[in-house]
Parts: sequence; structure tokens; C-alpha cells
Amino acid sequence: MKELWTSLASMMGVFAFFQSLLTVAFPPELRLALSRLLRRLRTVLSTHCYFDIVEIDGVSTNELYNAVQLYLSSSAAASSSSGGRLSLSRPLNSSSFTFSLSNADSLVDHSFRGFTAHWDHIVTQRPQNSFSWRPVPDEKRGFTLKIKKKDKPLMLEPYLDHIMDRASDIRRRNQDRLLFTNSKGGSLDPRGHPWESVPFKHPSTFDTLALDPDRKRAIMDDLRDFVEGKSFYQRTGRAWKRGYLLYGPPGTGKSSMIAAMANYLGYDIYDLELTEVSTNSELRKLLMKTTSKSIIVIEDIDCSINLSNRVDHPPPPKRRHLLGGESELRGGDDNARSLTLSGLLNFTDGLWSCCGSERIFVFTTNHVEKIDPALLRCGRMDMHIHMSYCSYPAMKILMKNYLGFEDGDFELDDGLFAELERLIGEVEMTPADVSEVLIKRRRLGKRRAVEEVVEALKGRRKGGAMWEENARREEEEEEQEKRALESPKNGESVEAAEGKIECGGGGEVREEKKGE
Ligand SMILES: Nc1ncnc2c1ncn2[C@@H]1O[C@H](COP(=O)(O)OP(=O)(O)OP(=O)(O)O)[C@@H](O)[C@H]1O
Repeated sequence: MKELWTSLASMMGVFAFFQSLLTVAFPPELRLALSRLLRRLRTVLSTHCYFDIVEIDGVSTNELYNAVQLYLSSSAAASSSSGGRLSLSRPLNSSSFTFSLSNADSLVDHSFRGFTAHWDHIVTQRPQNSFSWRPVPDEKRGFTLKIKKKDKPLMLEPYLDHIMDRASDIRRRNQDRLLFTNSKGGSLDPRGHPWESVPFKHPSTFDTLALDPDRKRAIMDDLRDFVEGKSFYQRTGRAWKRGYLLYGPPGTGKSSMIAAMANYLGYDIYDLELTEVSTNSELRKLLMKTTSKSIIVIEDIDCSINLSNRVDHPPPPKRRHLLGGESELRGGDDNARSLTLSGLLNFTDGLWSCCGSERIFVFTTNHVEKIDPALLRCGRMDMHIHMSYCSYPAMKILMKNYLGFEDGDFELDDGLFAELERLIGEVEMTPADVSEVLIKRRRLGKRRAVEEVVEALKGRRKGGAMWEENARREEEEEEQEKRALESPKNGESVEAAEGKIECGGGGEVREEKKGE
């Protein structure tokens, strides 16, 4: 035992001797320089290059670190994870969860243009600095990106841009969307903002929207093309914006469509109340205070404003009116004291419309024929969407939404659906009216609810037929009255009777008749 202790002590003595020798021969400065040299050698000889993205860059938070973290949390990237552990979180003001890479985990991302990117999340303990005047996190976090050297010139910059874009996209989607409306009479809120906002919670989506599937697909494709078209718009020198006109009778889903668009794209909505805007410059200021990635909506454009009434100046040359026809409309955008058609056109199409990017304009109307063609032309309203009465495919969507029908259910039919299809082809009923029947009758069971819709359609057809019959009868009666007036009265010649009408007596006679 004593021998063991002696040999152990001598071994430790030798170890201490070599350690002090090493410290003298290789001082810390030399060791640091050697490790740097080795790292550089490794970098030179390696086929890969490495980039460190630290969380705290000097004194400020590194935006790129946050963006990478969000990007790697996207399902596309996460699905290519090495099966490692993911952290789950739910940010403030968000209704959804995000997951991100755990400490000291790694991930391979193949999702960008066929390139391969290796990501390592590195977390080390930060030495505590008691003299620091601001709180510093205990851990030092950072990502290391490893890519092939040969890919670097083609990949690095666009990949980082792509990460920033995707991150802001995810950030926006994770946050609740906002619905803005312009303040009454153009007043500013306490922050000097002309828009007031509330969280936007409309549940309408393209899945719940009752519209023919082909048309729905075409609209969704158009929206997707628009959102992904940044380089196309840049290349072709066009402003990155798109206009949609939604027209059709009330209750056909124009507002629901706008909500579905916003939910699909993750955009905020600016609901512009034109009646609260009094001048072109006010309109321009409102536009300048909207953000990118938003939908600017003007509902019921045909009745929300009458531009000709807003002019209190001497009569200008005749111009076409927003609501169609000729009107006394002040020309030129330079007229800052009134809201003019050209001001509105500039709003959607002029230089000012490009003060943000990735913006969608939506106008809605129940009377498309009343709108000035200048407002409808391509570039202003690129896609005209007719929201019409309920069709059978749209009806099926409503039955799925409200009654829980499945696709297969429509095949197992004993004639009820066939009758429904025939009736809906003949009778005009809006999706809003169909929804109303389904909501009221949904507790009666699926079949009974459908029967109620069939009854409602039959009622309308009957009502419509009765209405037509009444209209025909009234027309006949009017015709008879007219003939009675034109025919010679007792003791009067035809000429005398005609003369009476020509010299204004006819008017009197008609009024008397009406009064009877
Ligand atoms: N196409 C549709 N798909 C699904 N639901 C619809 C559709 N059309 C109408 N609805 C239902 O009817 C209600 C009214 O529809 P919405 O307000 O979207 O119609 P609108 O065309 O904008 O009407 P208005 O012109 O009067 O503003 C909605 O709450 C929605 O539930």
C-alpha cells in the first residue's frame, strides 16, 4: 500500500513537471495562435465553408439569428431534421405554436433550390461579467451554417434573403391579423395614425366559401402567383400590386371572399370608408400609412361615394363619373380640396399606389354596370370576379359546412339531391339565404334540413311565378288604360281627343286616372 502511494506521488510529480514545462514552452498566447492556425488550415483545406450567426451581435440582437430560428421552425425545414428534439413555444399575440431547434441540435435543409445547408445550434455558457451595466443572457447562442464552398457564390446571399422573407412570413402568420378602418372625418388617433385597428378574426376560408371549385382554384392560383411573383414584377417593371373587383347581388359572399383572401395570404385588411375621406391628399395620406402585404378594400364602390356631389367649385368641363355617365367632376389630381375620380384612380394606379409593395386592392359592388369603365380596366382591376347565386357545387359546400355531409353522401341519393340540383338550377337563391335555412334547420337532421332547402326553393319558384303573373296582369291593365285613353270618348272625335293629349290635357287626364 505504501509502495502504491509512493509511485502515485512520483507520477503526479512527473505530470506536474511536464505541465510546467509545457506552459513555459507553449504559453497561452502561443496555444491560442496555434489553435487559430489549425482552424484556418482546416478552413482552407475543407470543401465546406462555415458561417457563425450569433444571437447578440455586439450590443444589439442579431435580426438574422431570429430569422434563422423562425425559418428552421417552419415545417418544411423541420421535416428534414435529423429527428432531433424540437422546442415548442407560443409567442405573445399569437394563436399558433412554433417549434424550433433545441440547444446543440443540428439540421440539414435541402429545401432551397436543391442546395444543401447544414445548421448547428450551438449554446455555450457565458462567463458572468459582474461589471456589465445591462442584463446579458447566461447562455451564448448561435447558429453555424455549413455549405459547400462551390455553392457559396450562387447560394449564400439568395439563401439568406430567402430566410429573411420566410421568417417575416411566418412571423406575420403567427400573429393575429388586423382589420383597419380609417378614422371618422380623417381624424388621427393618439399616435397620429389615421387608421384604427382591431384584431381580425373572420373565420371564412376558401374551404368554407361556397363557390364553384374550378373558379375557387383559379382565384387561389392567381393569389399565389401574385405573392410569389416578386422577381416577375421586378423584371417586368410593374408595381407589385393587384386589383380585384367582386361584383354580384347582396349575400353572394363578397365580404366572405375578402376574409378568405386575407386568411389565405395572411394579410391585414384596410377597410377604406370613402365617405369619411374629403380630399385627394387625405386619400393619399391614408394610402401612405398602409403597410405592405395588405388588402385595401373599398366596399360598395357604387354607393359609398358620389364624387360629383363633393365639388363646390364652379362647373368644370364634363368628365365621366365614377358611377357611370357624365357628371360635373373636377378634373386633375391637383385639386387638393375635393375627392375626385382621378384622385381615386391615382390611388389604385398612380405613382402613389407604389409607395408600398405586395398590396392587393379589392373593390366590391352590387351594380357593376354603374361603375366607370376607367376604374375597371386591367392594371386597376386585374381580375373581375362575379359572385353569383348559389349553384349546385356551391350548395354542396354549404351542406358540408353546416350539416357535416361528406362527398360520398351525395352519391347515395334517393332522388332528393337530384331534385335539389334541378331546382337550384332554375331558382335564384343566394348562398346567404341557403345558409340561413341550413342554420335554422340543422338540428332537424341532415335529410330534413335538405328537404327544407328544397321547400324554400319551391316556394321561391312559386313566388317568382306569382310575381311574374302579377306583373303580366299589371302590364295588361296599363295597356288597357292607355288604349281607353286613346280611343274616342262618347260624342268626341278622334282628332279632338288627340288634340287634348297633345296640348297637355293628356297629362291631366293621366293624373286624374292615377288619382282614381
Ligand atoms: N359564397 C358564400 N360562401 C359561404 N358563405 C356565404 C357565401 N355567400 C354568403 N355567405 C353567408 O352569408 C353571409 C353574408 O355574406 P356576405 O356578407 O359575404 O355577402 P356579400 O355579398 O358581401 O353581401 P353584401 O353585398 O350585402 O355586403 C355570410 O355571413 C356567409 O355566412
